Amino acid sequence: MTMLNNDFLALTLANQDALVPFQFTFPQGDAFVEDTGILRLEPNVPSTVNLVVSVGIHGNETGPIELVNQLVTSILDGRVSLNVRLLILIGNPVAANVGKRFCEVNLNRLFNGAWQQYDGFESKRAARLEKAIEDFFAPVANDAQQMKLHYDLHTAIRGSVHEKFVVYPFVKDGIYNQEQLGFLAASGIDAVLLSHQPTTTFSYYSHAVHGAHAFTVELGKVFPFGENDLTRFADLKQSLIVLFEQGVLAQSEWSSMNVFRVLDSLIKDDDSYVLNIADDVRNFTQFEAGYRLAHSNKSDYHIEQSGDAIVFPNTNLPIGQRAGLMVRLIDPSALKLG
Ligand SMILES: O=C(O)CCC(=O)N[C@@H](CCC(=O)O)C(=O)O
Ligand SMILES: [Zn+2]
Repeated sequence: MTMLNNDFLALTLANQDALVPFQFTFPQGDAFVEDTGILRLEPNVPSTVNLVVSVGIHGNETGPIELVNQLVTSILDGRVSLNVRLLILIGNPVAANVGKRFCEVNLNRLFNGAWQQYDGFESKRAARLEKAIEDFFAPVANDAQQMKLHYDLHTAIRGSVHEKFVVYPFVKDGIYNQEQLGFLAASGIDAVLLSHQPTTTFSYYSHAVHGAHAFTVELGKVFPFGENDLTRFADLKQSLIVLFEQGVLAQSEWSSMNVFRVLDSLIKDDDSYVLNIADDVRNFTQFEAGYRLAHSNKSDYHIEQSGDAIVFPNTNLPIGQRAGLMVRLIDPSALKLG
């Protein structure tokens, strides 16, 4: 097997279910295609940075897939030099081929072992992706000098008041990493959501199981392949290139980002569950105290404090799943930083 035109995306989409592993060299090191959508790049020089970039965990979120594929091609062609260990993951090629968020089960609810409760290929894929990350971090697992990073790139179903934002997975000690916040600000991120509880998302898995600095990174709205304006990702592209080439996290003043605390997860608890919002309501839309935002035959949700806002509203999902996050703007100077 070979990779035509150094096009990892084309190879992945043409072999959506599986791929016999193979390896080759590129100008700065060795490349290992470990399975479909799983590419490990090991530079010839020693590095203390171990970076995972995942895209397409939701198959229809094509902008980040195109961005990262371009970067991979640039590395393999020798136009961008690579001096850090890098694992690239294209999460759900089967769903990407049919332009869907997922086929059977939402892949980004299956991590941290949650895949064990489901059948089907997305469950197998979650296990395979966890293993890819475990293998990648294994050589540096017990070395405190080694930095472990995972940026899981997505685009959102709705428009957003803050176009680019991250979900900072729940951190047990409540200490947030200043260097990561600075990197996110330099990458054009407008807002940060501090998770209030453990989840079964990919970024939470990397943080909780491997101690990585890990984030779900939302880069704008979903568009089909070929319809993304990649110039909108210019800041992130630039800071990733600096990280690839110099092993350095670009920095900007992070306190200019809007920092939100997650208050609650709205859970679809019944088929009768309704969100009282229009279809075009954007992420981070705020409500007045007392507004009846959600209800079902089993529950009612009223806004607690004026200004509380909704992110990821969606009721087109199975009972028991998250129908949105309620968030509240906080003063960034109140954060405990490490
Ligand atoms: O726009 C939406 O409703 C969903 C966009 C998306 O896929 N978001 C991620 C966030 C994961 C996290 O909370 O860390 C998801 O829902 O999986
Ligand atoms: Zn997504």
